[in-house]
Order: sequence, then C-alpha cells, then structure tokens
Amino acid sequence: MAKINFGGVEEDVVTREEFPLSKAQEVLKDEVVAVLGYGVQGPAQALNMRDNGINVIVGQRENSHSWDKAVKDGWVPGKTLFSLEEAAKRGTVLQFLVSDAGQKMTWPTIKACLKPGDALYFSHGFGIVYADQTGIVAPADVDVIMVAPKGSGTSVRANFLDGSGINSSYAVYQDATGRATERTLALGIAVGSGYLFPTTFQNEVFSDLTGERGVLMGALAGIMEAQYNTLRSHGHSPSEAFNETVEELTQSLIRLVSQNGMDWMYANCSTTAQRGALDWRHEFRKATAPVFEKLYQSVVDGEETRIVIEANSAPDYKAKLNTELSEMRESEMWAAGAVVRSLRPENWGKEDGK
Ligand SMILES: NC(=O)c1ccc[n+]([C@@H]2O[C@H](COP(=O)([O-])OP(=O)(O)OC[C@H]3O[C@@H](n4cnc5c(N)ncnc54)[C@H](O)[C@@H]3O)[C@@H](O)[C@H]2O)c1
Ligand SMILES: CC(C)(O)[C@@H](O)C(=O)O
Ligand SMILES: [Mg+2]
Ligand SMILES: [Mg+2]
Repeated sequence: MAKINFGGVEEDVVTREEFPLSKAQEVLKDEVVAVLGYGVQGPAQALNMRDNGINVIVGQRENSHSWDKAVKDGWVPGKTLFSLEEAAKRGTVLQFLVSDAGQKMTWPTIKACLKPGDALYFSHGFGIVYADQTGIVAPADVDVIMVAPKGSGTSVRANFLDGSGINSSYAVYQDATGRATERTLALGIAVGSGYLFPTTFQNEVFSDLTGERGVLMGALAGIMEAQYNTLRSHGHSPSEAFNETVEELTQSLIRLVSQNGMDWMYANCSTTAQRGALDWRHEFRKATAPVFEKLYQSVVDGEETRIVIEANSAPDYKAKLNTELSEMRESEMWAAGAVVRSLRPENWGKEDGK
C-alpha cells in the first residue's frame, strides 16, 4: 500500500497502479455481483462494473420507477434483472444499495439469501454500526465489506465515463473467507474509484453523516440562505443577491479552490477581498464550531440515524422529500437562481440547466 503524507500525517492509500483493473477482474472472475437497489449509487456502480467486464446482475423492486430505469439501462428481466430476493439468491457478492432505511426493512429477506462464503457489501457504515437500530447483524460465515464513494452516484458514473474517477473509502468489518480485503479492493477499483482510502465502518459513517449535514449540503444551503436573505433585507435585488452568494461561487471561485486550494482562490481575488475574507473567516468559524460539535454528537448518539429510519420508512417518504425539494426550488432565491443559470451563455435556448 502506498504511504502518502497528508499535511504532515502519513496515511495508507491504495492506487490503481498497485491494484489495476486487470487484477480486479482476476479476483472477481468467479463472482456474481448482485447490485441490490437501483436508486443513485446502484446504477453508477452496476454500470461501471458491467463496463469493466464484471459479471453483474441487478435486484430491484418490480413495478417501480427504478425497475423501469434499470430496463432502460440495458438490464434484462429474468437474465440480469431480478427481484431483490432473486438477485440476492443468485449473487456471491451482495451489494446492499437500497436506501439506508430500506436496508432495515429488507434485511430479513436478504439475510435469508446469504450463503456461506458470500460477501455482504455496503457503501455506508450505517446498517452495521447502528445495528441496534437496523437489526443488521451478518452471519459469521460471510465477509462484511464496504466501498463508500465520496461523491454522488451521478458523479461516480459521469467521472467514470470521462475517464477520471471518484475517491472511495473502504473497510473490512468481517473477514470470514480470508479473501475479504482483496474482494473489497477489487470491487472498489471495479466500481470506478480513483484512489481507495482505508477506514472503519464507524469512522466512515460518523464522518459521512457529519459532512453531508454540514459543509457539503446542510451548512452550504443554510449559510447561502442566510447571506441571500441579508442582502435582500437591505434592498438588493434577487439577481444581485443570488449572483453574490451562489453564481460567482459555482462559476468561478470554487473552481479555483478545486484546482489549487483555498489560498490560490484567495490569491486570485483582490487584495481588498483577501483582507476582509481572511479576517471574517475566523468569525464564521467561531460562530459555526458549536453547531458542528452539536451535529457530530447527534450523529454519535444515533439521533441522526433514528430520524432517517423513522422518516424514510414511511410509505410516502419520497413524496415528502420531493415536496421539501420543490419548496426549496420554488423559493425566491432558487427561482432567481434558475433564471441566472439560464442566462449563462452555454444555456441559451435550453429549457433548464440540467
Ligand atoms: N446517493 C449517493 O450518491 C450515495 C453516495 C455514497 C453512499 N451512498 C449509500 O449508498 C446506499 C444507497 O443509497 P442511494 O442514495 O443509492 O439509495 P436510494 O435512496 O436512491 O435508494 C435506492 C433504492 O432503494 C430502493 N428501496 C428503498 N426502500 C426500499 C424497500 N423498503 N424495499 C425495497 N427497495 C427499497 C429504492 O427503490 C431505490 O431504487 C446507502 O447506503 C447510501 O447511504 C449513497
Ligand atoms: C453524496 C454523499 C452526500 O456524499 C453521500 O454521503 C450520500 O449520502 O448521498
Ligand atoms: Mg451519505
Ligand atoms: Mg458521502
């Protein structure tokens, strides 16, 4: 395993050079990989593996939107597309990629399909770490492994198609066969990971739940709304408030951060902006640090997973989520954003920016 120094801390990383696709194909040559669930991660991982020459089948609820999507993607009912239970029976690696709440609901069915020597694969530590809430306790004679892509499934597929990749973390929770690590690494490469970072199920789920509720999604939306509302309350127009909060970030500044780091983005802004931002960043860090601590504790205490299981086990959970997303989309701020996006030269004449 390569040793890489991250800001003074040496960590292990598995690269594609040391674990090339040919090795992954060799490790997986006798496996049937059953991707259970065809929501966001399911399609990305299943299609990438299929394109990488792995023997993949898909399991999904029949008569569902996701089943129809799987058919459109070329999975053939009765040949490579089955009910969850049938796919689980046929697979030797079961990639448990139904939603986290769905994993709790379907676990009794999936558990009954596991054979000695199978691998039970997750893309999140949720089901195993919060077993007291999910009831997911694997039999001792199966491998329990994880590859968790650090990005949306949409990007896992898009990056694979453009020849790049998404970094993933990986972990082995239970090695029943003695092959758990090589299976995990092979699957990690086969699903299109660029680099694989070792972790534990617990560290993955604690950091993942914090990150998405925090800077990646929750804090991002919240802090943007706060700035937009402040500008609007002082008489700035919707377009001015949106441009100064979101559009400039996504079209210019965050791209510079991605290319070369935060100081690089700062260095490419005026010295006026640098002076003020260098000062105000401390104020924002101090104001939000207690919120991040509260969030982390809520993750560790199991409150976040409890809320997810309760809400997303309701029969109409998807409709409820969609209602809240529509409210966000139709708010003045994001309605203004849709218009701002349509004015980008590359979007002239298009119906929407998607
Ligand atoms: N969405 C992502 O990009 C992403 C990224 C990293 C990790 N993950 C993890 O990957 C796993 C899958 O996440 P996802 O976002 O693709 O899931 P999702 O919410 O899109 O759901 C996936 C599928 O689960 C099915 N499903 C839900 N409840 C079910 C039930 N009770 N019975 C049968 N099927 C049911 C749905 O039909 C859907 O096709 C989760 O563990 C998640 O935390 C997701
Ligand atoms: C894509 C994310 C946010 O990284 C993932 O963790 C998820 O739950 O969808
Ligand atoms: Mg997550
Ligand atoms: Mg994540």
